[in-house]
Amino acid sequence: MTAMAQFFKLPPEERAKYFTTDHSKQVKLFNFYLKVEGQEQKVTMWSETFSHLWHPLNSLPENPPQYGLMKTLLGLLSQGLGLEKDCLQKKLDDNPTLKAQGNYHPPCPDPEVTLGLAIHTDLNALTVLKQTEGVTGLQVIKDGKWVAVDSLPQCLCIRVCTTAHRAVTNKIQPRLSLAMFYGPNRDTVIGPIKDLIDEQHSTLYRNYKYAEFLKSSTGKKEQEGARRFVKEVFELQN
Ligand SMILES: O=C(O)CCC(=O)C(=O)O
Ligand SMILES: [Fe+2]
Repeated sequence: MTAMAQFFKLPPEERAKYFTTDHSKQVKLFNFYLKVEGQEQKVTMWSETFSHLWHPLNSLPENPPQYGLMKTLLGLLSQGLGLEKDCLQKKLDDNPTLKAQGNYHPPCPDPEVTLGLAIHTDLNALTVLKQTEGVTGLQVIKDGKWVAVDSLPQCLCIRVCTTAHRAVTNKIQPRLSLAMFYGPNRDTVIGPIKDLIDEQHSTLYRNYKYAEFLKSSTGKKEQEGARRFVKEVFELQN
């Protein structure tokens, strides 16, 4: 978090060395934008994003235990679903996609007319997010309403990828969020875990490769707010 905060304090010309619109790059500074229907120009979000890879879990030490956070979370999620503790970890273990993403939101003169990040769901499996302490910006939808996820001292926000969220700006304080994304590799087949399917819980989506999911999520037919809500593409017509 400290390194990312210092990165965004570098002079713009130094940060600009990393600026790219080529999303295949592994280290990149870029802007998210919104494509509004009927409007030619894209609307840039009130933020700058810096993204790079982080280290595979298998190569990290067992101690201190903070290194094992993702493993612990996947274990708890597996157990919560009534599965073996290592079930999700095993599914995601093979060369997972690991990305760190810093989103810097400068103070905004008119927060009502823009967003730090538009509504989306993440494209990975699990996200661990740290926000600048005391500066609220992240919001999730609860009961049809946007609710702020407060940034409490020493707290991390844990999200599963299907949670719709956005980031709002404020007039006074700059804000940084650091998201650690953990996802499958491009060839991993996404599909229901067999032990969770029964007569009451049937299969709703066809199996698909993670690469297919990424491709459909960046398709051209994007509409405002619709980007990244792509799982309908894989829905089974029963
Ligand atoms: O700034 C935030 O809190 C949201 C970050 C986020 O959603 C993301 O990086 O995907
Ligand atoms: Fe996100």
